[in-house]
Amino acid sequence: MADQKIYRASTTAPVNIAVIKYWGKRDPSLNLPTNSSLSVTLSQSDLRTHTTASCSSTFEGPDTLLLNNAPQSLSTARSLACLKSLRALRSELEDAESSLPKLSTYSLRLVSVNNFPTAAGLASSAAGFAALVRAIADLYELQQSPTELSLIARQGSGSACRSLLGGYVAWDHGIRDDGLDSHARLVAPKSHWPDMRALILVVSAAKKGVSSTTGMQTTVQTSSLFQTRTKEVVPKEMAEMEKAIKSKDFATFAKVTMRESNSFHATCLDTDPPIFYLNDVSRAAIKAVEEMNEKAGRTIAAYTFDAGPNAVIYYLEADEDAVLKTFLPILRQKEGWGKTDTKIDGPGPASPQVVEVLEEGVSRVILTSVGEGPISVPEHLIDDEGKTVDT
Ligand SMILES: Nc1ncnc2c1ncn2[C@@H]1O[C@H](COP(=O)(O)OP(=O)(O)OP(=O)(O)O)[C@@H](O)[C@H]1O
Ligand SMILES: C[C@@](O)(CCOP(=O)(O)OP(=O)(O)O)CC(=O)O
Repeated sequence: MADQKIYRASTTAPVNIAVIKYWGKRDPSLNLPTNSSLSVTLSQSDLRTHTTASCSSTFEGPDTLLLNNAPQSLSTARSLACLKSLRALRSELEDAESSLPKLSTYSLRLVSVNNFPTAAGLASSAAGFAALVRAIADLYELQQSPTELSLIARQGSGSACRSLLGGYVAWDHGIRDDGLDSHARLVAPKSHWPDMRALILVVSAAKKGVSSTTGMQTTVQTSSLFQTRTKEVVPKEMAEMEKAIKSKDFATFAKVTMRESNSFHATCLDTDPPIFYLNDVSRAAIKAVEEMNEKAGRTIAAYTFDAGPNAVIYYLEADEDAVLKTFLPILRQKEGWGKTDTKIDGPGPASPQVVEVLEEGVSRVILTSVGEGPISVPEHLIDDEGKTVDT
């Protein structure tokens, strides 16, 4: 009798927030970057994508993806590239071992849920494509390492390659035309520096104006600052950042993180037409962090911003009190403090203007920390009859 089994594998995957930003492609179709980048993988206890990949000879029609309960196209060049590479690896296994079920020939059904806003500058594409690749690789029982799989996730979304690993992760730009040397690399596992924390001030959970993909293309074409950033600034910052992480030197980590975010946003402003990702609320967050560092007499926190106004503030657990005493007094009423004692009092930011803008502009907070890479989970979003489970 023909194989009617429903094969399934599920994973969760993390978001990562870069401290050295990827911005610019040297090859847009393969998603090869103009510069290397480096990120901190964030804990899946707070932000995660949960994806189930399933296939069966009984599934009819094309591959499908249900994302947050809505059908999502898998016929984009990026998704097709990921699926093609994964199928090719499975097919190699099947050719080598004829008793294996021919999963590579079956239609795929994918169901995925992000526990945070999608396409709102919270790196959903990173967690999303990392989860998609990891779940299908598990379904196909591929033996490739996370670094090898990162080559595939990169084709879905550049930053996704860094979400295949936990801790502190670099993405080396590589020099080969085929991109085989453009993959994620572990700089240090979470266990090396586990006390890294991140406070995210969610400024806008709405879909952003200029997508990263479009924005970086325009920057490459029009910004003259971009050339210096790629050739001179980033290589130096990468070296300094790796050293800071290896020696757990937070002050240097923080200074490079802030300089890097500002260099990236300066390049956006130097783009024609200019791209504005930061807004008044972002600038108030920058001011609050600067005031806090000045008051502490050392650098205890670092801000960074991706392609949107949300602030990510990195700090060490030992300095949590100072960070909370700055932000809690004005953001106490907002959602997201979790188990934190929201009664903690403190002076808050010194400048009344900063207080007013943050109070009004921050919609919620996320308190999280450095975390692990994708985790295989037994909870499937597709049942053993191939039906989507209610989420
Ligand atoms: N769980 C998921 N599974 C598969 N694809 C996903 C998933 N989540 C997001 N995506 C893809 O990523 C796209 C959103 O990417 P986009 O870069 O616009 O936003 P973002 O990643 O949230 O923001 P940013 O990259 O600026 O941090 C979605 O439209 C979808 O195609
Ligand atoms: C500002 C960034 O977050 C840009 C991320 O860009 P994407 O990875 O979303 O771009 P595509 O490769 O076109 O999908 C910086 C970073 O994460 O390094």
